[in-house]
Amino acid sequence: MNDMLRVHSLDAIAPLQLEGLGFHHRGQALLSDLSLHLDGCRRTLVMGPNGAGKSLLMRLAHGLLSPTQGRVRWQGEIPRQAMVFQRPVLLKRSALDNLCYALSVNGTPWRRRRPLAREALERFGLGALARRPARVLSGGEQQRLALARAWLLEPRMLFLDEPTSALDPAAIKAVEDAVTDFHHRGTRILMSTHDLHQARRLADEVVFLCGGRLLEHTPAERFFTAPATAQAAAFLRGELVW
Ligand SMILES: Nc1ncnc2c1ncn2[C@@H]1O[C@H](COP(=O)(O)OP(=O)(O)OP(=O)(O)O)[C@@H](O)[C@H]1O
Repeated sequence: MNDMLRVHSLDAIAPLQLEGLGFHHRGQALLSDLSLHLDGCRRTLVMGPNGAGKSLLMRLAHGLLSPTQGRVRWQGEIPRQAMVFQRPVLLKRSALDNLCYALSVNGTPWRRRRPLAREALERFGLGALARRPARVLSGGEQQRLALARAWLLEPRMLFLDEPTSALDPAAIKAVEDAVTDFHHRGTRILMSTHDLHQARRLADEVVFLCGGRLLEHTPAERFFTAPATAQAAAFLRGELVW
């Protein structure tokens, strides 16, 4: 089967258990006593007002930050992971070379790097931009390149931190389509967004944070129709919450 179309076996992405996570900075609790269990290959959307702790949660879960309390525990073998940020971090080289570099880091033999990288560029609609310096690509193009790089790494767990916040509708759709492709390939998704419509389109379940605390972890339909907390209800009505 074509490598790029390979679907992961749907078994055995180790559950991720966040146990009483806290993140304190200069005496201030930015995230407190957060426990969360993620399993299967669901799409979990993280929502909440500005400063609620969504990015912190993602960075702690992905291991980019260490919690000051509690722990992040994989219940089994730690899966391949990737993270896509609001502002992609790209190397000062061409789009193609950014992808080839990612493949070199993960040990792909050099003969296979270019064909795989080209295929990923095509898949994400960037075939014509292969030689262009990655850092001069538009915001939407850069985000697609970041997704193409994540795609090549074949993560079983993908973290996306507000990946569409600065994009136009067509670019947003491209990112959402990519998220759906990851999902169909058998990747578990944890993604933060401010966009309620986007969350309705993508979420299997919602994690709602407010003031550094997890207030809800709920199937998406229930969250949007009958949120359990007053803060989530107010957030859904578009009111200021903190
Ligand atoms: N590494 C860090 N060190 C100290 N403080 C931090 C760190 N990361 C985030 N913070 C602070 O923690 C709080 C939560 O930040 P975070 O970025 O997680 O919020 P958010 O929910 O993603 O917000 P937004 O919706 O505005 O992106 C903020 O007050 C932020 O300034």
